[in-house]
Amino acid sequence: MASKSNARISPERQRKPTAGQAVEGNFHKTLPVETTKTSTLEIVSPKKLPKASQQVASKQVSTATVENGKLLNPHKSKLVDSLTDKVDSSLSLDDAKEVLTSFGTEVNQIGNLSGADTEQEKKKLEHGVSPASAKVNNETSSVVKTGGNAKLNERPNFVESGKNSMCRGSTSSDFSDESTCSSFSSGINKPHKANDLRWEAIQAIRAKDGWLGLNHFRLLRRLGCGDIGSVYLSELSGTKCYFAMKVMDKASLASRKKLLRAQTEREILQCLDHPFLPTLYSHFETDKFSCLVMEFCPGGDLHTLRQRQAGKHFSEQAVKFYVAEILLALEYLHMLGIVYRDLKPENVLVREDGHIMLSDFDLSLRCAVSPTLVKSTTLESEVLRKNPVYCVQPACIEPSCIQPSCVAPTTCFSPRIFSSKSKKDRKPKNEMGNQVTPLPELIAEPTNARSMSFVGTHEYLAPEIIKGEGHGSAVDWWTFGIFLYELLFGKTPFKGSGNRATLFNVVGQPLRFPEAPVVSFSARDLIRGLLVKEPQHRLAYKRGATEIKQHPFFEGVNWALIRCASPPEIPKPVDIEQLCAPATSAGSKGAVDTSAANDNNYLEFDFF
Ligand SMILES: Nc1ncnc2c1ncn2[C@@H]1O[C@H](COP(=O)(O)OP(=O)(O)OP(=O)(O)O)[C@@H](O)[C@H]1O
Repeated sequence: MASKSNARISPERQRKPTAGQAVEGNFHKTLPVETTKTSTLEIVSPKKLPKASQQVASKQVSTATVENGKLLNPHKSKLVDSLTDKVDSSLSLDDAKEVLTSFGTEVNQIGNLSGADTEQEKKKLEHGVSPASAKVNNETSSVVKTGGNAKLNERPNFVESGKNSMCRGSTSSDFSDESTCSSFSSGINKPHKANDLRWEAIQAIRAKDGWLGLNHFRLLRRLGCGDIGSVYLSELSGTKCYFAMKVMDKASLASRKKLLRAQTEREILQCLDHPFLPTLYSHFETDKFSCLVMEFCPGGDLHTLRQRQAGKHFSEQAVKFYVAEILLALEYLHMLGIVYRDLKPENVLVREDGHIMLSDFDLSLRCAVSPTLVKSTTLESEVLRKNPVYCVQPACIEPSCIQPSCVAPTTCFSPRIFSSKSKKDRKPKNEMGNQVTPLPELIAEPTNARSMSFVGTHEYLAPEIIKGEGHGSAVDWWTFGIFLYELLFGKTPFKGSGNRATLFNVVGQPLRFPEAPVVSFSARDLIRGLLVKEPQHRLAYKRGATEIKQHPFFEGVNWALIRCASPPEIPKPVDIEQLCAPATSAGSKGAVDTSAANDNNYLEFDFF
């Protein structure tokens, strides 16, 4: 197995191997693979649990469990086969129980629903959806064909993704025609992807063959594997268009009660159209597998990138860039009623152009949200009239307007430059906000969402999750604070000697900053605002991302044009051919994990 210098993490954190990371002792081991007799494609078999975990998992759980660095609560693991049923041995039941009881939580009541609660009500609690929508979801999954064995060269037995219970606004990838929120010409439904060559290549195949399936792809190498599937670098055959394809074994998902988690991830991906979130190009099913075709990020993840920095932390300017992009991604998710819940550097992938992509939605919580306009455009017009501003938001949406700004890419992170007035003529901050233009404030913060699930990664868990108090969107602002801290200081603030100590620290220890590296007052102030233990007093609790955007740490950030800003680091171009050559002769593999090197140049999938 190829070993790289960038792997060195604490076992407690239990980071998983990701693109660009070596698979070494401190990581979760790569899931055991099972090679089918007829195939050269490696497919992940159900994760083998460490012995201790198996014992834990086999108990009749009446307390919270913590697995894979992710905490689970009892009713979730018993009743909701959804977001959180990850299992490993990172924290024993006793650990969790002790932590919880010591903070005054009746362990047996955590996440406990009364006996009268119906299954549907419990699902509603978990997902924030009505029983009716849950039904739609079930129907969606039942659409999947699981007919007889497909033979070589026959049209595979698959269906592309069908109805989507979450569709709103601009939604859906290029899925089946029956989808209520899809279009054959899917770029139309995802306006930001309209000029994407990969869409066009996919559409060309569809037009030619009438369908798109696994047979159209070459699986080149495995990029990594998570709890519900393996991700492969894939080429749409003969097009030189590359994708990351997540392949999930349906039987394995079913036996491990992870079907709903996979469905959650798929449905969320179908709804996304945002520069810092993944594009789902297609979803299809074979008899055995469920496949998601997504954008490929060749730059590895932020955790790996941080290891390569001097002192293992980013400069403040770089941090500002990354967290600003994450903030916009979280804001968009909250507007869709999605609480992300799993922010950590490992889940932030770096695109070819150095911008980021937040990945991994299987632990997300979906809930209803009703956007509220708290500051109308009337005020905006009034301010604009008195204080003319060039390049107001709507005009900037036009490529012609964006283009010149992109030529000077630092624009987004320099002090305001668009205002025509001199500094002394400007309105005070509290009147103008911290924007280039005083944007209307639209708040769609799912603050009232309530989940009792124990999900997350120890060092990133919000106190309300640990205490089992029920949580909503404010957990994302807590994790945002931990994330900011880690990128700046190279470590998380509450890490203890073990997982149990970490949980105690999160709930009971005050926030402290190390003396080095030196970090600005505004950065520390922002972290202080985010890492407030009571969610109601946490920054962004009431008005979401808007509150954070206005913090002085982001002074000068032009939120509308961040995607045009120069990233702190652009990944070296990845030579796909070299990347997929046998490990022995390939030399450097750029940011992509070489551990899955295969003797073949690519993995055939003609067995489907
Ligand atoms: N779009 C992508 N581009 C490049 N690499 C990717 C992409 N998506 C995933 N990966 C790699 O594949 C690995 C597995 O991803 P996946 O989302 O299945 O699981 P995960 O992030 O480890 O978490 P989980 O177990 O919660 O699903 C990631 O760690 C990442 O390195």
